[in-house]
Amino acid sequence: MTKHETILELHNLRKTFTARRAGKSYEIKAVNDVSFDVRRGEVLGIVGETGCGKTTIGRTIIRLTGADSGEALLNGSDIFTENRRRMRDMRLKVRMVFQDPYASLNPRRSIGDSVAETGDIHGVFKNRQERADLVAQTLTQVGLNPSFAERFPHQLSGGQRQRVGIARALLPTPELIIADEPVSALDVSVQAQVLNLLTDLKEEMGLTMLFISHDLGVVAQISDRVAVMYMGNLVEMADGDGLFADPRHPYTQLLIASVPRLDATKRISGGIEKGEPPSRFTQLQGCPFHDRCPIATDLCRVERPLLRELEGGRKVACHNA
Ligand SMILES: Nc1ncnc2c1ncn2[C@@H]1O[C@H](COP(=O)(O)OP(=O)(O)OP(=O)(O)O)[C@@H](O)[C@H]1O
Repeated sequence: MTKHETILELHNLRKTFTARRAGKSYEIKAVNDVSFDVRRGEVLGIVGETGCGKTTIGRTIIRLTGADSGEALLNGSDIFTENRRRMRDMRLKVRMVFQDPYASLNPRRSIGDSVAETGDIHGVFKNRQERADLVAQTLTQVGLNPSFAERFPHQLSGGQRQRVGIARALLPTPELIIADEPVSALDVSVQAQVLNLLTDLKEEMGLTMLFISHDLGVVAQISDRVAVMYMGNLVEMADGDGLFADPRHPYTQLLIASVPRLDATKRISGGIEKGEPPSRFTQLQGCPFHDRCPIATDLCRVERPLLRELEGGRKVACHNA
């Protein structure tokens, strides 16, 4: 068996926020002891309902948000303890594509300047000609005519702006792209085009991507492996095909059951109450999913199940799976 080359290893990441409600302080465990790895050339999808901690994971990896504890090893070096010079280096290697390309583009900067921005900051262009050539090449890679370099964000459609958002992440070539809900703000037909573009880029450039989305249908289209999050916890991880054909965690089964077009063959017997996740202000004991789970036992109400490995590299955090 070939050993996969790992680009990023996340170990025991924790992040707690303090929030106030009705005059009281509460701790919200946004990310609760999450570990996974990202392999070179793959798209790892992270999926889960809103508030489950997906964005916080992405933001801690690029140090927009500080982690409470844990390690994030990029090619073996811990991002969380890097000095400023090494951090600059990391910012070249790990790049972000955001949900709202309009908000992340400066309205007064031309598209060409926006695409070249990271390269400019890090002084990677030898001269103006090389800069112009690389901007033109990158715009072509994302399916835009090089003449778009002269335009401004307000002259572009939503789909074109997200193509620019992707171009910004591609120049200079990154090792890892973190795409946080990159198609959620787009119309469905445009979503498909942008997903196809990301898939093509992955094939052509061997891109490695952490793809964050609340939409399992979207994650299913693009991901090689999928990590399922629930209330700050990683509850299941498997290759995409295996996960959708045979979901093991009752929460994954619920998610798949709520996407009718996916061909899910396995359903939990007796049905599952869709319901809502408990309030993040409630301190839960045991499995975070136990009060929505039809197969919960007394053990699930008192002991949080740890992620354990089953056959075929699948991991699941459930006492009964
Ligand atoms: N800066 C913050 N201060 C307080 N609480 C926060 C902060 N950022 C996130 N949270 C809380 O942490 C939890 C996880 O949020 P996060 O944005 O990571 O979830 P998500 O799965 O990405 O959801 P969404 O898709 O809605 O962004 C939520 O309960 C959120 O309210």
